[in-house]
Amino acid sequence: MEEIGFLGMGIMGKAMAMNLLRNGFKVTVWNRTLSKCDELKEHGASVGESPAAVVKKCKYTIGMLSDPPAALSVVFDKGGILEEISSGKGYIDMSTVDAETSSKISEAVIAKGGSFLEAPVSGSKKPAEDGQLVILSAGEKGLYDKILPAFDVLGKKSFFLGEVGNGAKMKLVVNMIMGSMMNAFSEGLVLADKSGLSPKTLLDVLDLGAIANPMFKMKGPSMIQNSYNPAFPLKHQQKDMRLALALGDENAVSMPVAAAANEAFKKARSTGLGDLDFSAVYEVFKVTEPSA
Ligand SMILES: NC(=O)C1=CN([C@@H]2O[C@H](COP(=O)(O)OP(=O)(O)OC[C@H]3O[C@@H](n4cnc5c(N)ncnc54)[C@H](OP(=O)(O)O)[C@@H]3O)[C@@H](O)[C@H]2O)C=CC1
Ligand SMILES: O=CC(=O)O
Repeated sequence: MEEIGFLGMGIMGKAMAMNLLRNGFKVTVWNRTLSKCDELKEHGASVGESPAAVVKKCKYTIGMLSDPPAALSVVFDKGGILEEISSGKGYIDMSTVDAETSSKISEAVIAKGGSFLEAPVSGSKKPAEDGQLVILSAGEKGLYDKILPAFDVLGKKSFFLGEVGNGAKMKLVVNMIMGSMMNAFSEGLVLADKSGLSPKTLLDVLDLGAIANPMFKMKGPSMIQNSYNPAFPLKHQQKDMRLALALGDENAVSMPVAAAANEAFKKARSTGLGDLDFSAVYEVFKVTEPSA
C-alpha cells in the first residue's frame, strides 16, 4: 500500500501510527508539538514539517486530533492540508468531532479535488495499540475501499455508514452512552462505600450479572485505588458529551441523563481533572458535605 501520512501523535495517534509501522506500512508523521514524533522516528517513521508537507508526500493522510478546533486547524490554517490536497489524494479524519465540523472539512477537501472520509473510532489506548478499534467511517466510498488495508490493521471491525456526518453522529451517540454509564458506575461505587459495602465486592457482583461490561471490568479496579492514568482524557469525554447534547438539541431529543453526566464531567474539569482519565469523574461523587 502507498505511504500513509499521520497527523496528531497524541495518545491515540501515536499508538495507531506505531501499529501501522509494525505492520509494514511506510508512515510520515506530524505533530504540533514536534518532540512527540521522536519515538515514531526511532521506529522508522519519517517526519513532515507541516500537515501540508505530509499531504504533499503521501497519497493518503490520516488525522487524529483532539477536538473540532484542532481538526479544523490542520486543514484550514497556514501549512494546512488544503495547501496540498488535490485530485488522487485522500484525507481521513479519525478525530471525534461533530457532523458540522466534518462536513466543513469534507466540502473544502472536495473543492480542491481531493477525497474525504470521516472515520472516528470506538476503543481506547489499549485497543489502539492492539489494532482492536471499531472504525465508524462515512463519506467517499471509493476512499474507504482504498484505505481498508490500513483500517484492517488499526481495527477489528470497520463500518461504512454512508454520507459524511453519520460516522461523527454514531461516535457521539456511543460516547454519550459511555459517559452516562461512567457516571452511574461512579455513583454506585460511592453509594456502596458510604453505605458500608466493599466497592471491590460490588465489582465482583457486577461482573457476574446482566450489566457486566469491559469498561466496568477495566476501569473499576483502578478507580477504587484512586488511579486515573489517562487512556481517554476526561476533557475529551466532556467534549463528546457537549457535542452529543448539541446533537440532541438539533433533533429535539430530551437527554436528562446525559445532561447530568455532562455537568459532572464539567465539575471534574473545573477542579483540574481534565487531563486524567475520564474515570476520574468518580472524584466528583466522592465529595460529601462537611459534617456539622
Ligand atoms: N484516548 C482515547 O481513548 C480515545 C480518543 N478518541 C478521540 O481521538 C482524538 C484524539 O484523542 P487522544 O489521542 O486521546 O488525545 P490527546 O489529547 O492525547 O492528543 C490530541 C492531539 O491533538 C493535537 N492538537 C490539539 N490541538 C491542536 C491544534 N490546535 N492544532 C494541531 N494539533 C492539535 C495534539 O497535539 P499536541 O501534542 O501538540 O498537543 C495531539 O496530537 C480525540 O478526538 C478523542 O476524543 C477516540 C477514541 C478513544
Ligand atoms: O472515545 C473513547 C473510547 O473509549 O472509545
